[in-house]
Amino acid sequence: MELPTSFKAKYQKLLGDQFPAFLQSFADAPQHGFRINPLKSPATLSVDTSRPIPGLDHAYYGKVAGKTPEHQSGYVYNQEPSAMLVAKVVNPQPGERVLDLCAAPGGKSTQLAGMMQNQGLLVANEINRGRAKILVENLERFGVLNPLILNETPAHLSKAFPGYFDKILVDAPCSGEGMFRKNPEATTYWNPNYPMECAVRQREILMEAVKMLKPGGQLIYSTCTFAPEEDEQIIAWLLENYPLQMVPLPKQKGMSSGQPNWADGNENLQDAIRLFPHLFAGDGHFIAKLQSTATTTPSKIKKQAANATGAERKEWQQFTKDNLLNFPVGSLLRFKEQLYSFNPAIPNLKGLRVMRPGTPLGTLRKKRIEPSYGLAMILRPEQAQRTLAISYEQWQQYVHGDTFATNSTAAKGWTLLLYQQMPVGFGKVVNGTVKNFFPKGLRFQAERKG
Ligand SMILES: C[S@@+](CC[C@H](N)C(=O)[O-])C[C@H]1O[C@@H](n2cnc3c(N)ncnc32)[C@H](O)[C@@H]1O
Repeated sequence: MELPTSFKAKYQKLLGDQFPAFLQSFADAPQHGFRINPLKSPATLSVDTSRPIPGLDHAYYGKVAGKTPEHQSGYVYNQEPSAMLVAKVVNPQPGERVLDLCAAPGGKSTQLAGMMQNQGLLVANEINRGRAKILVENLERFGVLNPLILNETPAHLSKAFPGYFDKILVDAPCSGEGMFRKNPEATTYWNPNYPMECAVRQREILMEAVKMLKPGGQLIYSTCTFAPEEDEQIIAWLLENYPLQMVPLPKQKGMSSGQPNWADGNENLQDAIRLFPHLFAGDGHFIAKLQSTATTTPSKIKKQAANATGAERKEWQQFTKDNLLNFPVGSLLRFKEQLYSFNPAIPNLKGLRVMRPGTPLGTLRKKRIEPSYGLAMILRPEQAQRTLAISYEQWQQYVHGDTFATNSTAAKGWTLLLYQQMPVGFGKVVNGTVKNFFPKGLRFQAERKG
């Protein structure tokens, strides 16, 4: 890979005798990793778990192909190993209110949701509409219960959520130097001013993030760049301008400390983590954790009320009676033609660009409900009245959008399809055939089994 000359000169100066090893690491193949989803019901997975990533739960080196049952059904998520450490630093607890402010495509949001065990509130926001759609798909297949998924600017968001969150992750848009190995074309739009340009945007995002922290809440800032302008200098700026203090982060083998002398000399910057690819088996990353020392009581917000009509609630109750088992009804929200379950702690959604107010349960048709793919993704097999074990070939037909035959003794009605115990979606059994309800926008041609 051809690195820009001024990039090399900059890091030669900053890294001194470590520079040759740093430079050499750009010739190494990028590391791959994946996580197994702790939110899903037990199943036998065809994935290689022989190389666990040290210090992380459910995380392994390697890659799982996208067009496999494990991936489609949300049992696994591919993610670069260094990036997985960010959620570990966030350390969200079940029951907390957590914001992932720059969330797409959803690597960290899905990991945070797994750690929260579907208890509490996860708000995942992405400013870019196209990327927000991918975020929705990833959170949906991961089986996250009642996430609020937004497509907002940080400035607009901070008005809706003043002093609201226990934890806020800002996984900032950055110059991406740490990902050059994975994404070599990023070297072509790098220039010596690029880190400073990114830093301006990072400060704008953080200014809003700080407003949304509860007194005592924690702000986690991460980038995938080596640039001090976007790393230590941003944290130094935060410490100088806001009621925040550093939280020391324990370092595992291969992790480096933040560099005070790359910013204003504040010794507390050492509490941050730097990951250099020549010292750690992963790409370049920077992670810092700050705690709010503010004492002001946040202003009260108006909560979102359930808005499903009596008739809609009844239809849902009938649907659960006919098709589900031990599935709590919860708070219901009608949003366009969909019925959602949602977290009643969320603020009134009026005026916000909402991608998903919670978990989609089903589409309201004339006097009936068509269950959604999102519902299938949060169900455990024992919560469905009818399940059908399907073969790999039937799974291929299902994700391609085809109707397929089943034996004529299969019970009629909405059926949760299982491939090797993994719920993959709903089908409707009618006279020995399974009608396909796999979402049109997600259909794909899977490979033949070798
Ligand atoms: C590093 S990526 C996030 C990766 C994500 N956290 C994950 O783990 O999958 C940064 C994201 O910030 C978004 N972004 C860009 N400008 C932004 C802004 N002004 N405010 C908030 N987010 C922004 C980008 O669209 C991008 O999706």
